[in-house]
Amino acid sequence: MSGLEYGSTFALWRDGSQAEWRAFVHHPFVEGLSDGTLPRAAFLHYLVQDYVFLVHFSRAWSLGVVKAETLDEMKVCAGTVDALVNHEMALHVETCAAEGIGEAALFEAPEAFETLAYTRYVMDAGLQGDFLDLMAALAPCCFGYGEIGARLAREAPTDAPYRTWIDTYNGAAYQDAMIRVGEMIDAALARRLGPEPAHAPRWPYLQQRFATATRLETAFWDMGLRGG
Ligand SMILES: Cc1ncc(CN)c(N)n1
Repeated sequence: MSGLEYGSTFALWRDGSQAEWRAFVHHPFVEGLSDGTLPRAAFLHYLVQDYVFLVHFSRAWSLGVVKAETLDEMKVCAGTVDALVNHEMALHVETCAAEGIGEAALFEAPEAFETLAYTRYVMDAGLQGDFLDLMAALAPCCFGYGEIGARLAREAPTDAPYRTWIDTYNGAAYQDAMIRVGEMIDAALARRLGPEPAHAPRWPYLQQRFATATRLETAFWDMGLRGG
């Protein structure tokens, strides 16, 4: 993927963190999802932690509503909270229910350090910084899974054991929402930093936030693999 599907800001951030990005989107956990070799225990361990992750991630997107400066920013942030809480997390609830893990148990699951580190890093980016800091920290999560879902949908066999996961992130609901997030982030940067945001003094700090969040994504996959 060129990256432009999700806007020009994401394409620049991704180009500025190439090594980190590759380690994230081509992680052995991802390749195991693709060819089906990922142990089921690792997948379930990851999925339970990912449910906890999404709870806190929804809080971070809610902070986006608080920090927004335009109605469009508010709408996209509020819409993303809805998509996370009422749609993406259904994948986790349904898959875990089939394995005998109920939603109450998911909500109460002890948090792995990697989950804690990643989600609180993102929250802190939004609390300490402004809307752009928050978006730079949220972006790898959004667009990384979009990119992974689209690639795995092409590469994985149709009867791959993790097809439901792949189809969730390649599905129109997720992909369209991420395109909308990408457009909103482009507009947010133009509004605050002008027409050439990459030349603004703040740019290296935003790039740094993006790179850190991308490394935290890789650590999250590592944690998943250890659970197998
Ligand atoms: C860790 C992580 N990163 C991203 C996503 C996609 N929302 C997710 N579910 N989990």
